[in-house]
Amino acid sequence: MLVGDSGVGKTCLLVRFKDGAFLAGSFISTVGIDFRNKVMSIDAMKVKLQIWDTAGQERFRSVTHAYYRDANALLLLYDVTNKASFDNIRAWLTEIHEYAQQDVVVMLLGNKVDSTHDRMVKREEGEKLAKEFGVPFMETSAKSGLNVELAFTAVAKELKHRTMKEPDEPKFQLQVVNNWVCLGIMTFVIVCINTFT
Ligand SMILES: Nc1nc2c(ncn2[C@@H]2O[C@H](COP(=O)(O)OP(=O)(O)OP(=O)(O)O)[C@@H](O)[C@H]2O)c(=O)[nH]1
Repeated sequence: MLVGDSGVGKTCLLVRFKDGAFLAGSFISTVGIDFRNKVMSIDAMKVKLQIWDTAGQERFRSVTHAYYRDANALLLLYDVTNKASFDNIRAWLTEIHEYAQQDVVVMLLGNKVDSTHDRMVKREEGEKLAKEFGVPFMETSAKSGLNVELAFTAVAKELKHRTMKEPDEPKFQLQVVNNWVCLGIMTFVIVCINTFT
């Protein structure tokens, strides 16, 4: 799921990743939520990503909240030419903490790095914030395509890794433990019955 303030470039980033193009011209704000699928190859395996593009505008916040809990990964964007969008990242992280799954994959992206003259947020500031919250960080440009494929691939790899991972405890071991617990309880009950009758 793509999240972040309105105008940071969520839709453009998704279009760049999906179609390899840049949506130049007038800015059409997303209404509510939208999604696109993309199949990509990760370590010779086909992985289908369903990517949800959310509206950054405050008035749609209640709509997007409902989608957080089903998200496996969140790409949290700010615009490097818009300091307020960077300052709001802490609030977004609080929201993620409140509504998303505890183990959700989060990646912080500073978008629009092609606009070098208008830059208001230094790369180091993004890195520092990401380090503070223990999330990976990249600077991207939906316009030039810089790091777009790389960001989505990194998240897809992490999700594939998590999906393929064996559970820590094999199920049969848990069952053996449960059987021993049951046997213990039954023995205790029988001893009690014999003692009191
Ligand atoms: N220079 C530059 N402009 C960009 C980039 N990404 C997006 N934009 C521009 O920023 C504006 C907003 O982009 P969107 O992708 O619609 O923003 P959004 O985050 O989806 O906005 P909401 O739908 O309102 O949440 C548009 O005018 C885009 O052309 C980028 O990487 N570089």
